[in-house]
Order: sequence, then structure tokens, then C-alpha cells
Amino acid sequence: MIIGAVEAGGTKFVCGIGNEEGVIHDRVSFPTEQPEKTLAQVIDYFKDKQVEAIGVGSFGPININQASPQYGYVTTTPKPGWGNYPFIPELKKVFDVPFGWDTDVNAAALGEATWGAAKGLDSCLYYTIGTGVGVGVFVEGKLVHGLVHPEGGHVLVRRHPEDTYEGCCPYHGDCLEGAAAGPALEGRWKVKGSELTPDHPAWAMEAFYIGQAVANAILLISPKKIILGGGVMHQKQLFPLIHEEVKKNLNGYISAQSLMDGIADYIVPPGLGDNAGLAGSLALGLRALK
Ligand SMILES: Nc1ncnc2c1ncn2[C@@H]1O[C@H](COP(=O)(O)OP(=O)(O)OP(=O)(O)O)[C@@H](O)[C@H]1O
Ligand SMILES: [Zn+2]
Repeated sequence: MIIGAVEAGGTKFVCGIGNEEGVIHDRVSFPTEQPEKTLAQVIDYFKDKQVEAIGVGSFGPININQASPQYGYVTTTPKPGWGNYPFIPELKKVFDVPFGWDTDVNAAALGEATWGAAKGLDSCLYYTIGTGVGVGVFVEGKLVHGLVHPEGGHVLVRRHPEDTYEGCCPYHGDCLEGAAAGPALEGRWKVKGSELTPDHPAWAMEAFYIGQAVANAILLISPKKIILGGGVMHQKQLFPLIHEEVKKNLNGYISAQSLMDGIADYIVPPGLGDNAGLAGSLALGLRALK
């Protein structure tokens, strides 16, 4: 079985093919440019691959409402050329196969639940903390859609008492993304996150913000696993700091082993590593076929 996968990011696209076991056989990557040019590259990649289905996990916001005439569109992004763009309809003109289509983070959550850190579980959350913050939500065996789709990167958080940085979200200032995404680290500390030493106070403040969002998500959704990925989470020292913040915020209210001694196995890095995005798109393709 050959399934196509597209990880459609705001800065780069990754296309690949894989099988029903989540094994990726081949991949290419190219920068995201105007949609016509980028989709021509996607089409060129898949045209001789004989894929049985294609899964696309995309940057957003996107339309995932199957009843809508704009299903498969990228919607209100400020990214030049991509606003209100018929992404999936354009691909369907060329490939007569089932398409899976969801947000990049929902795709990653599905990939982790299928083959990764949440394998065998019927719920998990996938956070990416990178250029932006996004959250994929997989509950009772399904990716959560709704009015639009979850946008958990923009939840509101209490400010750290020593934080003087105003935040960088153009909509909310100091929401989770505005306070904790990669650009917020750089805006606050004036150097790139990757250049801050592991013992820098930046990480305690970072964990303070992420720990609030994660505690709120536990209270609201009660997920069976929480996966934290994205460029910023390459800083592995964040994990124990976040574990402590989550425990502090919940303060023993929820009595589950996962929130006590087991927390290091509950809030974890992606099992699929940096493959989480592409493997997730593969899982979307596989679901579309079924
Ligand atoms: N090792 C690191 N430590 C801290 N921050 C990092 C590290 N690597 C990357 N970042 C930060 O993460 C951000 C990039 O995130 P990522 O690598 O997940 O890419 P992205 O795909 O652009 O993000 P997004 O998922 O939001 O689209 C940048 O702001 C960068 O400074
Ligand atoms: Zn915001």
C-alpha cells in the first residue's frame, strides 16, 4: 500500500510516501511560496508515485467542515496568495484518490495516537511550540473539529510576575503563543531560544506559561497523553520544569497516577520525533482510505 503525505507548513512543505505501518519510504522538502508554485511541486512529486490516498496536514486556519462549499480551503491566513485558497480542490483536479485533510497539529496528534507516544490510546493532545503554538486534539478516537477547529495556542495565561515582555501575538498580545512561542523567547531575551543556556531563567518562565495551558487542558479534556513538540521543545530541560508547573497548578485536585509519579510518562516528547508531522499526514491519508 502506498499512501501520500503532505506536511503543509507556513515556511516549508514536506511531501512523502509511506505505508500502513507508518514507515516513510521517501520524502522531499521545499519552501512554501505562492500556492500555484508550491502545489505544482506537490503535484510533480506525486504524479508517478501511484498513491492510493493522500493525507494533508496544513497550517491554518483551514476549512475542515465537509458540508461547506469551501471544504479543503485555506481560509483567512495573511500569508501572501494563500488566503481563501482551494488547496484540496486543486489537488483533486489532478489525483482521483481519497484525501485526508486536517490541521497540521491534528495530523500530528493522529500520527502519535497511531504509531507514536500515544499508540493504542483513544485520546491525546499534541502541542507544537515553534514559530507559533498549536494544539491538536484527539478524543474518543476522533480528531476534534467543531465551529472551526481548536486553536489552543491562543488560550489566555496569567502573566509571570517578573515578566516585562508585552507578548507578540498580533491578536492577543500575551496569550500562550504571544508569551511562549519561539519569537516570544527571542523578543523577551533578545537572543534566539537556541542560544539560551539550559540553566537560563528563560526556561522557568517558559515552563510557567506552558504549564498553565497544559493544566487547563487536563481539566477541560482529560486526555490520556500530552505530547509537546516543535522547535522550542528541543530544549529537553523544559520537560521536568513543565511537569512541576502542571503539578503545582493542579495542586492534587485530580488524583491520577499520571499526574503524580507517572507525570514523566504522561507529558512527553513526540514518539515520532521530527517525523510527527509527516507521519500524521500519512495517518490522515490512511483514514481517508478506510
Ligand atoms: N533548539 C531550540 N531551542 C529553542 N528554540 C528553538 C530551537 N530550535 C528552534 N527554536 C525556535 O522554534 C521556532 C521554530 O519552530 P519549529 O522548528 O517548530 O518550526 P516551524 O515549523 O516554523 O514552527 P510552527 O510549527 O509554529 O509552524 C523558532 O522561533 C526558533 O527560534
Ligand atoms: Zn493569540
